[in-house]
Amino acid sequence: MLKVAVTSNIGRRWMSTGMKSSGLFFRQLFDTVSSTYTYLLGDMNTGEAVLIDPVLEHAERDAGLIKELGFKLLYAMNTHMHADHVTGTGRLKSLIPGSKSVIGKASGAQADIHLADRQKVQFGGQEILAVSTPGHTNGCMTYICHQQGIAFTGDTLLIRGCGRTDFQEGSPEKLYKSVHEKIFTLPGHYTLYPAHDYKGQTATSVDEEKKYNPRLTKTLPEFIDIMNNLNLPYPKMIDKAVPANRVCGLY
Ligand SMILES: N[C@@H](CCC(=O)N[C@@H](CSS)C(=O)NCC(=O)O)C(=O)O
Repeated sequence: MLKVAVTSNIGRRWMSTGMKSSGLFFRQLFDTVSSTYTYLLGDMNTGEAVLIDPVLEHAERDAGLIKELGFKLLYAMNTHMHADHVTGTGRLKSLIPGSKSVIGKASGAQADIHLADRQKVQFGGQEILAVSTPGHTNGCMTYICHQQGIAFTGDTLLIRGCGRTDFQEGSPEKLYKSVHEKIFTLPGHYTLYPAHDYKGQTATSVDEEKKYNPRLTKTLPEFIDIMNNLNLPYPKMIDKAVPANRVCGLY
């Protein structure tokens, strides 16, 4: 018995690091330049892993962590075609041979796997349900892990905010419908992880956003008015990021 336990701890290098319940390894990583969150999820029984929204400049960091912890990266996934940074998915494919790039079909971007609405992605005993949540862009997906009670909302829903809707097929009507019908209908205790935060916050919950989101608690006409008057400057990297992200960041 003792020998089995020792062998298993040596084989599983991720056992001593941060983790959530039910056999899922979870790590939130950050890019300070674009304020982007990248998420590493790993099945602790098989070691199979996925990475959500990697940033090109951190591909070596992410690949190093994955290798150090002994995970096998199956998929480098984008929630959508980003406009503010170049995706690391293409670079990760060459750093970790055998891994595949993933994005929503409606994004129009190149990738190994194009997800349709409600398509499932498996890694070990874990499952991600990809749900189409257009509005910030047409191809936006929210990745839901029902087993863990967590969802990765990309730029569709940010903490006390949401993705802008003034470029890349953005539509306030579509975003409002996506959030109310696909995210706010999840169980209230689900933890939500966005692709960005500009104030140092890391996560939220369905119940919190239903109660406190200053945009999405409004009526649709009020929401449209807010979104049409954000007057945000275009992301600094947009002219480089969008063409690069059409080809997995390998422009
Ligand atoms: N200043 C940043 C871009 C900030 C920005 O526009 N963020 C986007 C998500 S990345 S396209 C957004 O939707 N923001 C919503 C909001 O209310 O802030 C840069 O130059 O990169």
